[in-house]
Amino acid sequence: MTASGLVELRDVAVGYAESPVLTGIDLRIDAGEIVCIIGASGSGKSTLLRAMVGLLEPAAGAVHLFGQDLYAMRRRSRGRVLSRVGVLFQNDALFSSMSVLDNVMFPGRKLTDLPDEVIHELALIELARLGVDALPERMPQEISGGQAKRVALARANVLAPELIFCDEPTASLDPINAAVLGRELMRLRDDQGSAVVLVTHNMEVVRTLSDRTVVIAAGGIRAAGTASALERSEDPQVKALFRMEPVPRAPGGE
Ligand SMILES: Nc1ncnc2c1ncn2[C@@H]1O[C@H](COP(=O)(O)OP(=O)(O)OP(=O)(O)O)[C@@H](O)[C@H]1O
Repeated sequence: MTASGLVELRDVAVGYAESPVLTGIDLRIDAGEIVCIIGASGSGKSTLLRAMVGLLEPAAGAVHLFGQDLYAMRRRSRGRVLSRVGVLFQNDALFSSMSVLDNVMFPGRKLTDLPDEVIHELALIELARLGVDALPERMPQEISGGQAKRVALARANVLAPELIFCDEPTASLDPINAAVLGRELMRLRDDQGSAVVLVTHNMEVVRTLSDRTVVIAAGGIRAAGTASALERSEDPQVKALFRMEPVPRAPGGE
C-alpha cells in the first residue's frame, strides 16, 4: 500500500457549468482493491469517474493519482500519470474507424514510446487473454456487444495499468459474459495488484467483486463499506439500492 493511496479526492466539488453535481467528496482508493460506486440514476457516478480520470476538472478540491495532483500538473506530466491508468467507458467507446487490433494498440501508441512491434505483441496477448484474439482485423461494428466489452477491457488493460476505471462494464452483457468480465477484473486485482474502480448498477457485481462499495446520493457520499455491511444498513437510500427498489428522495437531493 502506498502512503498516499493510488487515488485521493480531497473535498472535491464537481459538476457542469454553474451547478455542482457532487460536493465535499473525500475518497481514497488503495492498490489491490476493487471499489464499486453505486447510486441511483443521475446521482453523479459517471461524473465522479470523469473527475478521477482527468476528463472533468473539479470546481473545488483536488484529485490526486499516484500522489500527484492531476489538475495542477502540466499536460505532459498528466499524460505520464494517465499512462498508468486504464479506462473502460460506458458503451465501450471503441473507436469505430479503427480495427479491433488498432483499438487495443491505441493506448500504447498514444501514451508510450514503445516500438510498434512491442505494442502489437502486447495487444495480441491481451486479446488472447480475453478470448477475442480471432477478431483483430474486424471493425467494432462487426463484433457482438459482449466481444466489444472484452475488446474494450483488453484496451483498458494493455499497458498493465496499476489503476483501472470501469463505467458499467457489465451493462447489456449476458450472465456468462458478465462472469468472464468479473473474473478478469479479479485477476487484475489478484495477479497484477491493480486497483479497480467500478461504476455499476449490478448488485451481483457489487456482492461478488467489491472489496469496498461507495454509495452516492444527495450530491455526496452517503455511505461506504463492504457490500455485506451496506446490505445491513438501515439507511433507506442504501437499503433501496440493495433491494433494487426505487431510491427515495434524500433531503437536499434532486
Ligand atoms: N455533460 C453534461 N452536461 C450537463 N449535465 C450533465 C452532463 N452529464 C451529466 N449531467 C447531469 O449530471 C447529473 C449526474 O449525471 P451522471 O451521468 O454522473 O449520473 P450517473 O449516476 O452516472 O447516472 P446513470 O446511472 O444514469 O448513468 C445528472 O443530473 C445529469 O443529467
